[in-house]
Amino acid sequence: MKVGIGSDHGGFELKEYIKEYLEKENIEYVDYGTYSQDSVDYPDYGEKLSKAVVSGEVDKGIAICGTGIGISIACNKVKGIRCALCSDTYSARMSVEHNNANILALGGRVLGKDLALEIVSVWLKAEFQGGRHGRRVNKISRLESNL
Ligand SMILES: O=C[C@H](O)[C@H](O)[C@H](O)COP(=O)(O)O
Repeated sequence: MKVGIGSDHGGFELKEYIKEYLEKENIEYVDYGTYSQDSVDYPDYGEKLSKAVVSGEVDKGIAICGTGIGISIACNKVKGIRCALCSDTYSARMSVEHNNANILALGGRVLGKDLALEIVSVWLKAEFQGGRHGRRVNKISRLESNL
């Protein structure tokens, strides 16, 4: 599994922390920026990461901004992305099992680092359950096509 990770300046510190975790766990990743604390615009990083997920360059993505809200909104504008903003492990697991989320969004100014890592760990291990959830996710895809 290859994971893409991207953030704005508000998520930079947490992004770097999560990268250390991915390295420790031997999980391959691609860092789509930002690469410093300098102020940037979160839609730019949401777009880069989302396009990498949709093209298959990476299998899943982790998107971080100050609250996680802006970057999750941006990611969800890209066709094929189901980005879930999570601040607890239950929602993180459900976002994959029920919603087949392909990007996890986190708030770098909201979450403690240990909680963020637990959320990432649970999210990466979760598997989509299909069945009735597949039918519902397909309806979301159809909504996108009708836009
Ligand atoms: O939803 C948006 C994010 O939380 C941004 O990280 C935040 O708006 C950036 O704010 P500032 O430019 O004041 O650092």
